[in-house]
Amino acid sequence: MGEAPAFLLENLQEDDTNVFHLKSEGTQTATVIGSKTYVIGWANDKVATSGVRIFDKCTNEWVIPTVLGTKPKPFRGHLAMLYCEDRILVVKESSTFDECIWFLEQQKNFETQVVAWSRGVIGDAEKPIVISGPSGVGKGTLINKLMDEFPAMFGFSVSHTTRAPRDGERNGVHYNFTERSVMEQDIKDGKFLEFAAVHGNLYGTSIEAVDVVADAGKRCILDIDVQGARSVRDSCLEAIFIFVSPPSFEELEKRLRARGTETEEQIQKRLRNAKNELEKGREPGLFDHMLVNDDFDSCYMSLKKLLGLDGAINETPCSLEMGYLPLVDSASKSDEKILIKCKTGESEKASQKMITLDLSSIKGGAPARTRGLNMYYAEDLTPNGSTDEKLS
Ligand SMILES: Nc1ncnc2c1ncn2[C@@H]1O[C@H](COP(=O)(O)OP(=O)(O)OP(=O)(O)O)[C@@H](O)[C@H]1O
Ligand SMILES: Nc1nc2c(ncn2[C@@H]2O[C@H](COP(=O)(O)O)[C@@H](O)[C@H]2O)c(=O)[nH]1
Repeated sequence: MGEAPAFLLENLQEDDTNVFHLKSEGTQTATVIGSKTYVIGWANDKVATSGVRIFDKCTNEWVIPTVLGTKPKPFRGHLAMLYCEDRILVVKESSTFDECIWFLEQQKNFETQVVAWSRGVIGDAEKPIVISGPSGVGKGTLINKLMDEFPAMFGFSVSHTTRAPRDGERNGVHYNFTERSVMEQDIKDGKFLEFAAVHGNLYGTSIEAVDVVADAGKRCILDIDVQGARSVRDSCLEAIFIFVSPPSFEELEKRLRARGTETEEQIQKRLRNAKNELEKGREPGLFDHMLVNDDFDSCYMSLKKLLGLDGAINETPCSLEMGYLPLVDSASKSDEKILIKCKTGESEKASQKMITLDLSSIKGGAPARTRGLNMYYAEDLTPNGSTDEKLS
């Protein structure tokens, strides 16, 4: 908290929607959204280790916000601009393509100031997979088999839960086992993508659980109940939703009992909830795919088929774009396109001086990923120009 530093007062010009320059001192930039100025950067910044602080003109005070999502590693040299009224687009220079585009978004519905980072992903990276269905239907068994067969392709979103660990369950692997009071506080602080009370306990998917998998370049699998699936549907995380049903209610009960992990009372509770879940699973528009887990091998084949893996011989991990954005001179915005002017060396072609960042097809957003970005060399800087050349 305190007064705005001199550089801000000097450099805060009226926002120009088409052209922007580094309004910075050292490696910091200032972007105005309404009455708030978002200062991004780490230079000489002992206070905001997250790299973000906000000056509120109404209160004349500095605020260090709570920062959600995967944060970029501290960087030197970036452009920042307002994009779509409430997102700040940050272009990190001297950086690979998969690391250079970030968005900072204000998170509403919090009593305190909360912002969230979202990494820009070039192209349409594979969507996370949400698998739901009643307890005992075989979700975990299907997921384990998929992860065993394709270990480099899929990663499991490790949920938090307040239930006690079962024999053989490991903290941080099967679940993050936690106290209710701690989890409730984390939910209030906006750390969860979704959460629900299930069979008398609290379960939830933290933003970090999903980010860790994406950071490893893998496709995330979430094993969550129907309430959670609905919350994810309503969130910024674009996913594929799969519902798994049992061949019959009797078979579900048989499997739950045979697993031997619950008391009789807990089994009864899970079976009561199963009726409800089977009903809700049919809700129009919630699930993209329905599977019946009767014969396990057939169900597993159907799962692989809908994920496009039925003909797969070797696993291929999700690819990362390996281009490189050099030092940035300036940038301008035209519709959904950002034209980035780079400082190129003598060895580079003139056409590589201008890079177009196309945001017309972006999906998702903070605190998850912003997918669907496109980057390519702008037109050749010859007198006649030439066609665009894709970067990746
Ligand atoms: N197709 C199948 N036929 C027979 N048994 C099965 C089949 N699929 C899974 N099972 C068995 O059913 C039991 C429950 O499976 P699993 O633990 O995977 O269910 P789940 O849906 O993950 O349950 P929960 O939601 O409680 O975690 C396990 O003992 C598993 O081996
Ligand atoms: N909404 C959420 N539901 C979750 C999450 N993690 C697990 N689950 C669901 O809970 C039940 C019971 O699981 P169990 O391990 O106690 O048998 C099951 O349906 C899971 O799908 C979560 O993060 N969010």
